[in-house]
Amino acid sequence: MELLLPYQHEPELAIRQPVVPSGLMFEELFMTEIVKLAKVGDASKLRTYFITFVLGGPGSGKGTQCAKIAETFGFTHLSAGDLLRNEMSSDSENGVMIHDTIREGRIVPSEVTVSLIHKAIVSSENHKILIDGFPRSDENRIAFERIVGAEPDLVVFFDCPEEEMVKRVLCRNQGRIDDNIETVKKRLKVFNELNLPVINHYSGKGKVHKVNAVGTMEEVFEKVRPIFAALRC
Ligand SMILES: Nc1ncnc2c1ncn2[C@@H]1O[C@H](COP(=O)(O)OP(=O)(O)OP(=O)(O)O)[C@@H](O)[C@H]1O
Ligand SMILES: O=c1ccn([C@@H]2O[C@H](COP(=O)(O)O)[C@@H](O)[C@H]2O)c(=O)[nH]1
Ligand SMILES: [Mg+2]
Repeated sequence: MELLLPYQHEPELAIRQPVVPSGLMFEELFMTEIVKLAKVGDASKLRTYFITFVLGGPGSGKGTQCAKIAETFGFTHLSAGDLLRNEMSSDSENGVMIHDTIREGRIVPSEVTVSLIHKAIVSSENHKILIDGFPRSDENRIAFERIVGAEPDLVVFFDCPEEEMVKRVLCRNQGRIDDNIETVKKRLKVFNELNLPVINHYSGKGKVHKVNAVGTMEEVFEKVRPIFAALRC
């Protein structure tokens, strides 16, 4: 049984919230249902997504591990930071605002980020989605849940000491405007004050897998592997 909600922001999208009857398989119960329809009632175009949020402080290794998860377990990797950086470079009306916000280590307004993520999800051919570095705040989280109409199925949190995160960011050498000690300090503050509450929120719902991010990239991935190997999605 399912409940079709009215259109929210984008006319071509409708969101289906599952009303779960008893007797469903485990994976059916816990799969996020975001449904793309050509028009209301076109049940032939239903799509069901499995959404994982990948969180952790700056330099904790989210992007590195997402690349490995995507390759090994067939997920599509959507980095919120990369989506914003692409938008920044595309002459969009929000380009200057995004540039200044990233340089200051602050959080881009939710409607901008959620819109980019939402478009990327529904245009993905793959139903298994990793969202790297989002939500950054409770406000981001609430905007995602409202606009996309779904919660993540799983949250992976890379727990890393600050000293190690700072070292990794300053050694990254990819020319990012926020890879400098002043911005990293601001990003760590934003992470502690705004991002940790998101992790706590989903912990309370039993959705968070905390991974110790210390070790080589391969060692960390061996801690990640069983989480995804156990999924049936
Ligand atoms: N386990 C690890 N050990 C040492 N270096 C690592 C490890 N994982 C990632 N790195 C390196 O640390 C830097 C930051 O990693 P990565 O970009 O994956 O972090 P991130 O969490 O995505 O950071 P950001 O939030 O800033 O995008 C990169 O140069 C990466 O090669
Ligand atoms: O959801 C998001 C994700 C990112 N930002 C801004 O981008 C930078 C860099 O993000 P990374 O995930 O580390 O690549 C981040 O510090 C924010 O300024 C955002 O606002 N919202
Ligand atoms: Mg990253």
